[in-house]
Amino acid sequence: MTITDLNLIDIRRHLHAHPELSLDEFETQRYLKNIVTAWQSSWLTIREIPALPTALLVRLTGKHPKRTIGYRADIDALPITEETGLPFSSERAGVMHACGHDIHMTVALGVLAHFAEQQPEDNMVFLFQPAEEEHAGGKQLYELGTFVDEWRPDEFYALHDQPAMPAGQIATRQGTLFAGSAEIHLTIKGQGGHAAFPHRSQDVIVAAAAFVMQVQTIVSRNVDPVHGGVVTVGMVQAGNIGNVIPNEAKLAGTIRAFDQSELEMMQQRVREIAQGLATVYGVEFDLQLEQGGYWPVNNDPDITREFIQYMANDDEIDFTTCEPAMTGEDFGYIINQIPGTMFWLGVGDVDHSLHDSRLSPNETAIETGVKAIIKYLSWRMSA
Ligand SMILES: CC(=O)N[C@@H](CCC[C@H](N)C(=O)O)C(=O)O
Repeated sequence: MTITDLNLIDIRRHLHAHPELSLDEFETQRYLKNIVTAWQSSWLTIREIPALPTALLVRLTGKHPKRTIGYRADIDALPITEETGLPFSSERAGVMHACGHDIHMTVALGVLAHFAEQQPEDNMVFLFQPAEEEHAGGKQLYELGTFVDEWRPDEFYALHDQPAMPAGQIATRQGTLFAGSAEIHLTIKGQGGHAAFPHRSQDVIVAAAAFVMQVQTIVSRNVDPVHGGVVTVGMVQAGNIGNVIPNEAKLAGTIRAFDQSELEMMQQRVREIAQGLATVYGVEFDLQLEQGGYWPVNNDPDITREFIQYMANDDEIDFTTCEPAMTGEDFGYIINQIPGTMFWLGVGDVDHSLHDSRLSPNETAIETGVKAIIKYLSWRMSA
């Protein structure tokens, strides 16, 4: 497919129909690589990372480079069964692009195609990043030394789609855009047995229920109410039948705060509650808390000021400033190392939030988003 033949809607629909979970994005990576490889652009270089084989980087050498601009799109999907009824619905049972990363990849390809055809002033590095939803692919890539020498951007940009905003609208803010987040993974083990003889068992379900309720007090009793925070347990698995006390319960969840030190305090409280409940219920708690993959997304003041000024003053761009959100993003880790700006791109599906099995972004946002980003980056590179 040449750049002129590029049909972004077809590409988005293909990506949407073929979602892959975090670290399993092999077909997605190959699909993106094949598209970019077919382009005849003498200033374009493709790079793969053997230690994280589903990552793809593309570098464009600028005409008169003053800096290297980074642009990142995440590529993984979620373990959700799609219920949109769209003709290009997920063909993979139980896996769905319910966070809009198909939109992110398509917009990034549109921007990349433009600069692959019209050589940019500055150097550019495009990152198609695996494992945003889980396993902090951004942090992994950073720690693998991916962003060094000519592959180190001076400034980094990324977007996230936002169904609550009109299609094509762009929004961001100075300071923190997204919360820091950390996953909770808990296995509770105890002596199972007959439901009629609970006194001869240690009931992991009662311990799990107590854990779910107790951790809610972290936000209400430990977090400064003015700051806010979230503790959500999104997965509880235990037992197969109503008259057996099982041996094991598994739980997973997420903790969120706008400040990294507050997030760490919340993790400590989860540890303390788990230790206390293990004693109270006489069961074993194996608690795994994720360490530092999803830092708060703190937008760089200077780059974000330029971004906001440009976007707000261009009559063809629908831009607004916004409040921070409790969504997490491993781009927060990257822009803690390399300054940058993250922003929302509205995809106009007010009835369905991110991670909803019925989420159906309005595809007109793709072209509008591509145009706005190309305009901003071209202006940025001319300055
Ligand atoms: C934008 C978005 O929805 N991001 C995810 C990131 C997940 C981070 C991590 N796996 C966690 O669960 O804490 C989100 O759930 O906000």
